[in-house]
Amino acid sequence: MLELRDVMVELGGQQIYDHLSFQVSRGEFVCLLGPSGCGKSTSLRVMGGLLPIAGGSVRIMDQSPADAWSKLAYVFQSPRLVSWRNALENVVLGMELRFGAGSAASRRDKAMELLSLVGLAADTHKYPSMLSGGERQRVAIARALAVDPEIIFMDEPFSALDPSTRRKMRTEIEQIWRHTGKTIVFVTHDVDEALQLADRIILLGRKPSSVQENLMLKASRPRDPGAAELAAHRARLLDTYASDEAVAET
Ligand SMILES: Nc1ncnc2c1ncn2[C@@H]1O[C@H](COP(=O)(O)OP(=O)(O)OP(=O)(O)O)[C@@H](O)[C@H]1O
Repeated sequence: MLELRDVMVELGGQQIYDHLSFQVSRGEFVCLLGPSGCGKSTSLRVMGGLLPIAGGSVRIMDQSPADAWSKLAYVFQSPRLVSWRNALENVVLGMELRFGAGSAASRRDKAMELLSLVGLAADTHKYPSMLSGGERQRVAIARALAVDPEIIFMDEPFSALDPSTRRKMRTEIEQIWRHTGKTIVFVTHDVDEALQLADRIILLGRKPSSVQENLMLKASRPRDPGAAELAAHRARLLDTYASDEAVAET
């Protein structure tokens, strides 16, 4: 469904990738993991057609990213809500921007349904300033789902939240993914987050980066972080990843 082949990107006179290639299948939950600055967020911009590539190719369901834009949605680290619209209106706004004019009533119905799905049925009238960080991020997730994308790109969506909210949000996004069957590409630098969420972890090395490891996770869900299989993966990932972080810092 999504393929990067030998992608090269130049930013500020630097090569970010060394022929970056990977694929994502329909319905997969893929986590992109790697040291700071290795190009995880950049790869989401490339897949969304927001950044030109200097070489290689990107295909999304046999289309260029520019042609496939209506199949994509983003959730960023910061929820980027419109402060003067309440939760419901923020979700509706996502649909208005994507689909233009149409039935206002059906959009409100869909927004209500999605806000219920993310646990905000009782908070639809609240403005962003009246919502907690986790609730605001839930609105952003509902807004992404509202445009019925094929693929959702998530760029460290929980990293600004406190640890207990982050844990809760991970469980919720896993449930939402199972419920909706969407394809998710999720950027994180948190090994445990990737181990909890991913069908597959794509580990990038330091810049200019390429795929260092493609790790399939077969452990059943919901995952027990203490499971022996995960513990073995954690130890190895931390080993590879930590040594890359150390090199990146020198
Ligand atoms: N507009 C830009 N101009 C110049 N360099 C840039 C620009 N945007 C990103 N970079 C550089 O590209 C590299 C990759 O950045 P990117 O944000 O994709 O990394 P990342 O892996 O997501 O990092 P982090 O985990 O710290 O968020 C970094 O070295 C960054 O400084």
